[in-house]
Amino acid sequence: MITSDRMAAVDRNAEALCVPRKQLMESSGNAVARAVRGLADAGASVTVVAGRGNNGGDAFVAARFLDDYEVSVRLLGRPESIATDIARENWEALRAAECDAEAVTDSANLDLGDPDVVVDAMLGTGVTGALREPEATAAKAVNDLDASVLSVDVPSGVDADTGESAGVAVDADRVVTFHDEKPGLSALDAEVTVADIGIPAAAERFTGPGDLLALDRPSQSHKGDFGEVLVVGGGPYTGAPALAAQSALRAGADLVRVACPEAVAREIQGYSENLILRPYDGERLASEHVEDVLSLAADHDVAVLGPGLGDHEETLAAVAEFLERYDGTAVVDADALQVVPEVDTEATLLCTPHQGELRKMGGETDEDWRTRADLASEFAAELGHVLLVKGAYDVIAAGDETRVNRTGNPGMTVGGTGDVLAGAAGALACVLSPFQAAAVAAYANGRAGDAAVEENGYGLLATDLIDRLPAALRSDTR
Ligand SMILES: NC(=O)C1=CN([C@@H]2O[C@H](COP(=O)(O)OP(=O)(O)OC[C@H]3O[C@@H](n4cnc5c(N)ncnc54)[C@H](O)[C@@H]3O)[C@@H](O)[C@H]2O)[C@H](O)CC1
Ligand SMILES: [K+]
Repeated sequence: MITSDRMAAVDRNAEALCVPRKQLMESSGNAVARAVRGLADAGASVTVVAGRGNNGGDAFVAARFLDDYEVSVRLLGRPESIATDIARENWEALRAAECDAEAVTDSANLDLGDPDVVVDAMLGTGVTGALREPEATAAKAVNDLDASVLSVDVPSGVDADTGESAGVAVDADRVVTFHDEKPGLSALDAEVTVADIGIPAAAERFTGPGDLLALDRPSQSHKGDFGEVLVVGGGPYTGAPALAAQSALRAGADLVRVACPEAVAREIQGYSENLILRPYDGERLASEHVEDVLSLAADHDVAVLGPGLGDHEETLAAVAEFLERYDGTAVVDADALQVVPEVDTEATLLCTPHQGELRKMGGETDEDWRTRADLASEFAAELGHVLLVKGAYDVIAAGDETRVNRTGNPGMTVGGTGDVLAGAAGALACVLSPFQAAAVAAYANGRAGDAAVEENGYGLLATDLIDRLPAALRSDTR
């Protein structure tokens, strides 16, 4: 099963893997034509009712493949209003070949004839809300025909994710959907087939620019919409929590605070005026601070636990106590990771070990990334948490999903890049699921590193990544 949002992400990832959408449209249209052949013999009459989006584009391709049928294509709206270049090019291909392809600009003039088959390609996954005109009238006209109704991807007017329709919808006999089943189609009273349209498995397995689409911000946004992060770090080290906190800001969090020992608070503050410090007594995290840190964490969307905390016995005991009592979402990194397998927690954890830390947690690793992915997946299921195992290929694993990230370069073995990743994951976990946040953080962190090396060559600093995170998180850049 795949949701519309994930489908859009995978589609974009496929494009980045050199399989452009127009090529997918060609396969989709071909699959629709094949389904028409299954419904009626050559020579039968077929009316295609097409909308102005890519759903219509699929049907224009199908019409081209049905030369041996009597095909009429009716476009709802003006050709200039076709929403994408690829759909328009396929419309123009029909016109250039002098097919019976006409635009209908007034739904009062819509005459679908009396075809054997009607192809419903008005709207697919791009639908929002109830069908507007002229689609609503056209949907009723389709339902009134005696023809077999074949819907492209999803019956027009039906939400592919929920199966619901906000108003009138096409009553399909058959649906040809693409790539994978859609949650909203299973409850329909129609025969659904899934067509393989040549999206490479890599478009799902590897992170890509499509994964960033989930971050697109609505124009009406308010302070706090993108989350507040608490970094719990510092003590023996001061740079790590400062890097994680600044990274969380650059990854889009609205507010980031750092809970740290009083002894190092001024030093951490000294790295940046953008940081807000919440110091507790002493030189390192210990049991007596857990109560206060817990109540502070409760006021944040996500905690990032670990950067620079060190591995003093007292600190690790405090980390364990924190996790046992915390029920929110936390990114766990560095020395705090070793505690995770021993604690019983209600919290949702995103653990970000490198391979050494993974072994310390009791997990296994392997030279081959495929084997590593399988091992990480098993271990994530065992832990009941999300794992981001860092390496040349990062593996992101939850119990039921695994993804692999290939961005990044050898320059990123420098100290501090892990803190940057943990901070970014914390910010992203405010707005995405922990699995998705881990995938996007790994992708963007590596992409930032790649951009830095491209500009300056090796000799990368962790701070170089932070500065490049905003650009690396933009979905509209390559
Ligand atoms: N990998 C893939 O998933 C592929 C999918 N293909 C096909 O593309 C469509 C989705 O195309 P898209 O252009 O995003 O959207 P639609 O064609 O569904 O419609 C967009 C169009 O409709 C207008 N609109 C939105 N809501 C309404 C409404 N309630 N009433 C009227 N009009 C509405 C909106 O303004 C847009 O202009 C997918 O389903 C597949 O069929 C690709 O061909 C191959 C890869
Ligand atoms: K449709």
